Amino acid sequence: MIRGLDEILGRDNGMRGQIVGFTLAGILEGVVFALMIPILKAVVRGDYGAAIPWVVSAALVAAACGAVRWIAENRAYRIGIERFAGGIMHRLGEHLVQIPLGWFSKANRGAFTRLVTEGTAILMSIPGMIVAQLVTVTVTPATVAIAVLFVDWRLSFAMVVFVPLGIRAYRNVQRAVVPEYEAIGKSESELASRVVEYAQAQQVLRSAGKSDEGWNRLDEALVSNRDAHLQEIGSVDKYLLRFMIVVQVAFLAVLALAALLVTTGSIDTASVIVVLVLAVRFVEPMQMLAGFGEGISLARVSLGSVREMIDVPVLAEPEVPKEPTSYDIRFDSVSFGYGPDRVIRSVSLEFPESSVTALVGPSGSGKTTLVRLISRFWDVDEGTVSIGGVDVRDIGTRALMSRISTVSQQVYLFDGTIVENVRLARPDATESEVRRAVVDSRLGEVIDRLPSGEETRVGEGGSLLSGGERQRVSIARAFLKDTPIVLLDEATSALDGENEVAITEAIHRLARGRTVVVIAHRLSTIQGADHIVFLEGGTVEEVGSHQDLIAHGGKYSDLWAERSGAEGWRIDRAREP
Ligand SMILES: Nc1ncnc2c1ncn2[C@@H]1O[C@H](COP(=O)(O)OP(=O)(O)OP(=O)(O)O)[C@@H](O)[C@H]1O
Repeated sequence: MIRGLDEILGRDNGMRGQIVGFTLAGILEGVVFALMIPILKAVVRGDYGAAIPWVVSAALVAAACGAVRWIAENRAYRIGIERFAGGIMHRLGEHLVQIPLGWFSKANRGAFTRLVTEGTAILMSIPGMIVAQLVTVTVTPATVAIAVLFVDWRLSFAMVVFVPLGIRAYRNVQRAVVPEYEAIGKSESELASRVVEYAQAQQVLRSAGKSDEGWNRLDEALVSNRDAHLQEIGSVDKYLLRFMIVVQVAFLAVLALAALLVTTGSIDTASVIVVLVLAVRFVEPMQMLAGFGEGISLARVSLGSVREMIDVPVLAEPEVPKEPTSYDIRFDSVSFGYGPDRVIRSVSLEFPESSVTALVGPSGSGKTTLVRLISRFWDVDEGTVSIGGVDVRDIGTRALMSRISTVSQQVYLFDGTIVENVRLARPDATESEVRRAVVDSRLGEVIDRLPSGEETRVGEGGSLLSGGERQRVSIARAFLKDTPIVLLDEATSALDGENEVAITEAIHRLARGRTVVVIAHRLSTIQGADHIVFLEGGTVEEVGSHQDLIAHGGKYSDLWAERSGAEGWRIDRAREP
């Protein structure tokens, strides 16, 4: 655990100081017990006067022990908050902003949420509770065993001889418990995601009359979480039992040996009483170890999760970033897969500067992946994606992000006002720039309709706005950011007539003079694009203008016929309104 902490926080993490402090307290506690020897011996002899100096010494050492423990506990509280919870989260935060955006899948977000909520409390308890417990269960019995050595070496030996067995039995408990806690952790992350999903999907589920189906998914997660807990109890209990048996056998062995020594006259009764009192203090902390073990294992699992996240490779940053001077986007023989299977295969494409390219193709053909490779959600496995002739990996993440706006309906809105949400795209923008973006995106019309106008809060995740209204906020952000490249994921869900007109008009205005790549679902957008790329199975099947591709009579033409027939679309717009 210490090595793990050193790796995450560096050697100067305060743990060593804590160990020294609690060890000192443990030794002093042991000395108090050792002082019981002359006290008890004097009391058994009936010589109370002889006991007094020892009682005073024991009281002084006990006071010193209390003071050292108090200092160590206070320090533990401070470093628990600042260095452990704060330091580890800070380190994680620094790391997470450098890893590919693609890492933030639902499962990883669940694991991260769990680590920040539950894990923080566990990590905070490491320098206090966990170190104190570890020291208590090692130092106190060791000092007791040394003290008994002064009474009778054979009894001390009987205590110590069981220690290796106890350590072995305890290691088995730990070995069994860690994977079980990891499994519980995974099932709890899954459960957390399912609970959120269930709450968010209520409207869809109810309107589709599928509330049971939604509950079933949550129920499955609950059942597997319960199973994980039962499995943990089942597989750990037998090791815990063995550990407890070793501890009890050690105690009984000391008792039996003491009885034997007394009956053979090798030791006096006073010494036996002393040893038995001390033997209880020897065994007690070890018994407590079984209970402490849970905290120690949980801390190990939490540290393991931190380690796992810190080990996610960061996006490589160029030593000397290059600046693109033009904004055409090229894919040269690009291949990419989320796992071993490629979902983009040898794609070579050009998205000319200041033009609109529509990506179309069946679901799962790779449209979203292709667009995300432009903004380095992930790095390609083979080939290059370049902007203005510069490989995106040579531009540097911050510079790359400053040149790209992403517009989508799945935009996340914070629970502030609409204007605050727009400003997020460029916090240093002036009032008039924000207003201009609001007008250009036709978001002003939405604000005018809201009960408190500009002051209306949008709710968590923008829940008080419709999908079309959220999309307008996303467009306003793009206007404010004013980037040369716009990546647009058109909503698949139907928009009402008013939103459709307003959004189409705003997007056309946004597209002027920029390089736009749009994952197009609306036939009007597809037809109005300068270029159309038809993807299937991660490869480019057809490229051309709408007229060329219709004339070609290939897959695009079939898709067009199918969709325009099915949806009864009237194609009546050109790019400019
Ligand atoms: N994060 C991910 N992890 C693993 N596989 C993924 C991930 N995202 C997408 N895929 C897979 O990659 C392939 C391409 O998906 P992609 O989302 O790019 O297609 P798409 O054409 O945008 O589909 P749609 O139109 O349905 O959104 C699919 O087989 C999909 O299952």
